[in-house]
Amino acid sequence: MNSGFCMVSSLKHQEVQSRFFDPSWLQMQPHVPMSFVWPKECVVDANEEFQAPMVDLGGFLRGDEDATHVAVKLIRKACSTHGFFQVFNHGVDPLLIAQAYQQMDAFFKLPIDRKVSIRKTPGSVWGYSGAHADRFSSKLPWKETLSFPFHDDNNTLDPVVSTFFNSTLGQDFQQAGVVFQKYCESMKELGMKLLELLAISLGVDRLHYKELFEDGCSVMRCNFYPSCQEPSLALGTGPHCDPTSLTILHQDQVGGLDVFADNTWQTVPPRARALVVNIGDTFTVQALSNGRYKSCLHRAVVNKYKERRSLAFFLCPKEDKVVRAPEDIVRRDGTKQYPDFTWSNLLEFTQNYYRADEATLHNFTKWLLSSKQQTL
Ligand SMILES: C=C1C[C@]23C[C@H]1CC[C@H]2[C@]1(C)CCC[C@@](C)(C(=O)O)[C@H]1[C@@H]3C(=O)O
Ligand SMILES: O=C(O)CCC(=O)C(=O)O
Ligand SMILES: [Fe+2]
Repeated sequence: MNSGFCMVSSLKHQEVQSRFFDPSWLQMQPHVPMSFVWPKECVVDANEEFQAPMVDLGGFLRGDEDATHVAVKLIRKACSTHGFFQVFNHGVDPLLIAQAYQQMDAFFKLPIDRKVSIRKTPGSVWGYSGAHADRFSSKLPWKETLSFPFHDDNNTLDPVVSTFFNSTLGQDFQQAGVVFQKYCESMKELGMKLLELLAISLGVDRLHYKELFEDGCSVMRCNFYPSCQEPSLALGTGPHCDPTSLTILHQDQVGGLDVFADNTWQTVPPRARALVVNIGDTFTVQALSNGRYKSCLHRAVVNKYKERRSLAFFLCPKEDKVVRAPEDIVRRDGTKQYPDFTWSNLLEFTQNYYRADEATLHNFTKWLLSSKQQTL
């Protein structure tokens, strides 16, 4: 990844500006460039607050059965209607969250050529991306992202996230590696507990999803949304359902996450102590639950005066394990909603053939059935 650095530093500043998303330059322009303008129906304002169910995880994490029952009921209801809820008393240290923000701020403040030096390579999810301008030419998101992999490993001396930071950004970001390693470990632990609650809520064995996810490689993404001179034209993240399994998101105090529920855009007010959880598009609970649980259409809007940040942890299953609804759920439902697939099939689809949106799952199913001659 480091090899890109020399190449980019030899680019003229103007070339960098035209080929990459350079917020400091873009923000000085009187208008947002056309490539950042989204269709009107995508940017229509949210006009109410989303009443995301607040799930207290404290009792469940301590093993209290009554509290677990209450949490399960709330989650079942949320996932059957829109697939979105918030958790508190989740066990993630607030100091760790604050440190993660500090470290991401330090990264996004770097000069553009240093960020671009660790940009994503084609087909890969890992690295820096400015507005995804390397992949798309219209409806560009007004954001910069830094994505890196997380999986459990036994290499305690050189764990995966620390290795990512050391090998891409070097000594200056050694501490970022330490902080994000811990952050991802906490997210994974919480994600596995949430999968237990989801399993109970679907009436399958509590540990049903454990095996599929234990060795999975998840995606950690830091989102930085610069302030935008024309926020009614642009979007930070366009309307989409996450193609992954379970997303655990922390948003800063600015606000900007909107959910499409009851046929209207609704805003999710920031709560410093809460984490926002949503079911990923099929993958997997939706697919594994045979379409019973909904993945939720959402987006991130931008702000005229304030920059905004969020930390998204996308829990993913093991790449080559087949994703399919539990037999007993299919039997009970009478039909199978989705063909068998692997996470690497869906990842390949979103990175090479299709930009994740509200119809990813539908189009992925069509693609899979035609390209791989699969049957349901
Ligand atoms: C597998 C992935 C594709 C995206 C990054 C990870 C997890 C979530 C996906 C994404 C964030 C959903 C919104 C649209 C997207 C294009 C984005 O705006 O970043 C998606 C990611 C991507 O393809 O890079
Ligand atoms: O930044 C946010 O609030 C949401 C981002 C998001 O939906 C995503 O990265 O998938
Ligand atoms: Fe999302």
